[in-house]
Amino acid sequence: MKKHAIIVAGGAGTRMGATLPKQYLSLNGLPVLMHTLNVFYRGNPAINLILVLPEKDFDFWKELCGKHLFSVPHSLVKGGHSRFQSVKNGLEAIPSSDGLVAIHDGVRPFVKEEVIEKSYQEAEKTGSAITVVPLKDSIRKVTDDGKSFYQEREYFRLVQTPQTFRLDKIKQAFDTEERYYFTDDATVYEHQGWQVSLIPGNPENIKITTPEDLAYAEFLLSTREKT
Ligand SMILES: Nc1ccn([C@@H]2O[C@H](COP(=O)(O)OP(=O)(O)OP(=O)(O)O)[C@@H](O)[C@H]2O)c(=O)n1
Ligand SMILES: C[C@](O)(CO)[C@H](O)COP(=O)(O)O
Repeated sequence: MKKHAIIVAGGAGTRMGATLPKQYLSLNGLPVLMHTLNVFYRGNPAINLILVLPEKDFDFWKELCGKHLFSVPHSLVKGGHSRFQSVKNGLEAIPSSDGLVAIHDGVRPFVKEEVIEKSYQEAEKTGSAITVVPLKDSIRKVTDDGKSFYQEREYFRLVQTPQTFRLDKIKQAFDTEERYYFTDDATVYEHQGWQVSLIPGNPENIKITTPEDLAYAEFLLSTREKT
């Protein structure tokens, strides 16, 4: 089946508080987004890569590509006002409903090539593949009145991307009004009444969200270079 990937990077990065949106910040001399696109391309150069960016940044991105001699083939699609709208725009840019699509946060540059490949395999079999990792810390549920309660962590998972789907199903799922609980693509899919399949992600596949994450990302890259 034809494989597509939508890399969403249409956000403003407000929690990072930097002058540039976090997807363009430098990690070891290369913008975060280029690291992410490189992983997909290295894993399988035949994947049709669609990069979703704020439309106002298209020229800036092209300049960055020139500056870094970045030649991974990809097409640009304009972002929306929310992650949901950005993904929807990415899906509309794929004319066919046959095939598979991995939806991935541009700010998760540490996804492993084998995780991406396994997500396509699972989505081909069952319709969906959501990457998750188990919790390492204990968790507590806090309530509005200031109390907190033990929770059994075995019953919880942290949700990452890629979230990979059969195109016909995810296009149908996104043909709906946005809801407040659509925090990722799995929630949109299951709104149809369909169960998602979970597969193991890789724990270092963090979402770069705040300045500490960027520092940790630099550290991860430096340890990789030494091995
Ligand atoms: N309108 C939006 C909002 C988010 N995203 C993308 O969705 C991913 C996960 O979102 P998040 O980490 O929340 O990014 P931002 O929205 O940029 O961050 P913040 O909430 O701190 O502003 C990011 O790659 C982000 O660029 C997007 O494509 N379009
Ligand atoms: C899609 C996601 O990265 C899965 O963990 C996450 O839900 C995005 O959340 P955010 O509110 O955009 O940070």
